[in-house]
Amino acid sequence: MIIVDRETMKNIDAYAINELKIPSICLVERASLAVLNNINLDIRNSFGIVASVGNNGADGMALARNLLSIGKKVEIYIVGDIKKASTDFLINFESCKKMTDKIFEIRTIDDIEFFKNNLEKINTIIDAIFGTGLNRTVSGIYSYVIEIINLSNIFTISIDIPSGYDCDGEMDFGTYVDSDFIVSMQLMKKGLYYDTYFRDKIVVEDIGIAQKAIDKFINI
Ligand SMILES: NC(=O)C1=CN([C@@H]2O[C@H](COP(=O)(O)OP(=O)(O)OC[C@H]3O[C@@H](n4cnc5c(N)ncnc54)[C@H](OP(=O)(O)O)[C@@H]3O)[C@@H](O)[C@H]2O)[C@@H](O)CC1
Ligand SMILES: [K+]
Repeated sequence: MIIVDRETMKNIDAYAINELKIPSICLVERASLAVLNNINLDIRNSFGIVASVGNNGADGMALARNLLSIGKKVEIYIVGDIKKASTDFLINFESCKKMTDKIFEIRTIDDIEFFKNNLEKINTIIDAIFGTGLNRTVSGIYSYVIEIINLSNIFTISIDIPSGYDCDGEMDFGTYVDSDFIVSMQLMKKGLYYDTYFRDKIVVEDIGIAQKAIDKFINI
């Protein structure tokens, strides 16, 4: 099994997109379907998608769109400034806005209270806040949201990496999502593999990043 650190994963992602011209929106779509295919849709019918506005959030918006398309109950909670959203986030966010009005921004303590109360009506949380882009301590509204997720005891699936957890397993960024299940994209992340708590809760899914991009940065 190939195990990568954060820098290597980001280099592979960038090479696939910028050099091999693999459209990043295709990778985002494959990532969303990788998560969808790991959800037992017979028992999971109501979802809280909790997303920030980078490409981890983009994966979350694509998943929200796919869940809405099959008629699942979906509520979307955005934590972060939509004005700073990535292109891939906005592409799927635009569709989600056409498919549901249950989209809420979490910015204030009142929003946190609203988020906490609304969680009582769903049975699955999708954690799409941070992935390999996490680069500093989790604070403020982000840490409140993660604490609410962890206190909720609702089954939580993290996209790529538990939000707040250091991809390399070296830094303590304050708080992170206590994921029940993690669907990690393309390659096993070093921090998760060497953490016995998370290692048995993770699946790694191919999302279409070419072997040529992986071989360029992995010396086997
Ligand atoms: N195209 C691709 O590469 C693909 C990526 N994929 C998916 O995207 C994920 C990587 O996406 P990403 O690089 O956009 O970063 P992400 O983890 O969404 O973070 C968002 C932003 O948050 C910020 N931030 C950081 N720390 C923070 C903090 N403590 N508190 C507050 N803000 C903080 C920081 O922005 P800054 O504030 O530094 O400008 C960061 O950019 C990857 O895990 C996978 O799921 C796959 O779909 C495959 C294709
Ligand atoms: K995540």
